[in-house]
Amino acid sequence: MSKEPDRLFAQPLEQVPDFVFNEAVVQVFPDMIKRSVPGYPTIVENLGVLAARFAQPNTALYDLGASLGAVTQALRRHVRADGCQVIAVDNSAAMVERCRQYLTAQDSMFQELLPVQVLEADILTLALQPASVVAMNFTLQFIAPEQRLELLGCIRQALLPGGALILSEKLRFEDEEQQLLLNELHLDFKRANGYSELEIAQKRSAIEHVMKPDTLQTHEQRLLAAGFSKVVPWFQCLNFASLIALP
Ligand SMILES: Nc1ncnc2c1ncn2[C@@H]1O[C@H](C[S@+](CC[C@H]([NH3+])C(=O)[O-])CC(=O)[O-])[C@@H](O)[C@H]1O
Ligand SMILES: O=C(O)C(=O)Cc1ccccc1
Repeated sequence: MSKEPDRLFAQPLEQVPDFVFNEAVVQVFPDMIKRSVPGYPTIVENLGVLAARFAQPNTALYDLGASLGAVTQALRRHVRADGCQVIAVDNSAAMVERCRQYLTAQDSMFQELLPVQVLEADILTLALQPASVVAMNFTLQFIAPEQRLELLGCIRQALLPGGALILSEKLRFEDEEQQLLLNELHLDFKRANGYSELEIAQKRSAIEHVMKPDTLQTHEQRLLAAGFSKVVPWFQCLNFASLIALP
């Protein structure tokens, strides 16, 4: 299981292709996400702690857009409720293959972890079992905007009373000055983590058509429209935030 430094955009590309979660990204993903998303390690670790409060016996805990299963691993470490199963879902074959390897490694290192199933599937067409926890850690932003409300509605229907959706996203801001400042500070975060101006610019071109952040207000209104009763932001670092949505 190679964990290489992210140099994917270090060399000048004649044309920057749209970002895809392929084998090349899988190889560098842990390094890429840590150096690109301020607060990521804090969010992942605390997602396990938060989930433990909402998890109920004999229910499913979903990690939608699981990538390499960082959130799944945190759920398995922190949740103690009897009879729960973690279901990690991703539609990238390369991610799913490596995710399964990481989880097998976790099994060999810890005892009494929750059972886990890793599905290679599109979260837009997956039928969800009754769930007490659904985590979407930086996944909704990759779903086409016009499909986001319907997906959240399906998640709301699957959530049991007392459960929660935990949704982490990059945010955009209506206020121009706030958008400019937080964007600049995010670029400073990337520079401080060793990314060059070229890497930053090429990555931006790669994700601009595939990753479409919403404002906090859009998230809140859409979650309420999807049938959630309450939205509680619990974390923000620069332009990255995480919300708890209660059914
Ligand atoms: N329709 C879809 N169906 C299933 N998976 C999808 C879909 N669209 C995108 N994905 C998957 O969603 C993941 C988004 S990364 C999540 C990080 C992880 N949660 C983490 O906490 O480490 C976020 C990022 O890279 O910024 C990728 O693995 C995609 O294949
Ligand atoms: O790199 C960025 O600018 C991001 O906003 C986050 C990100 C992290 C990993 C893959 C794609 C996007």
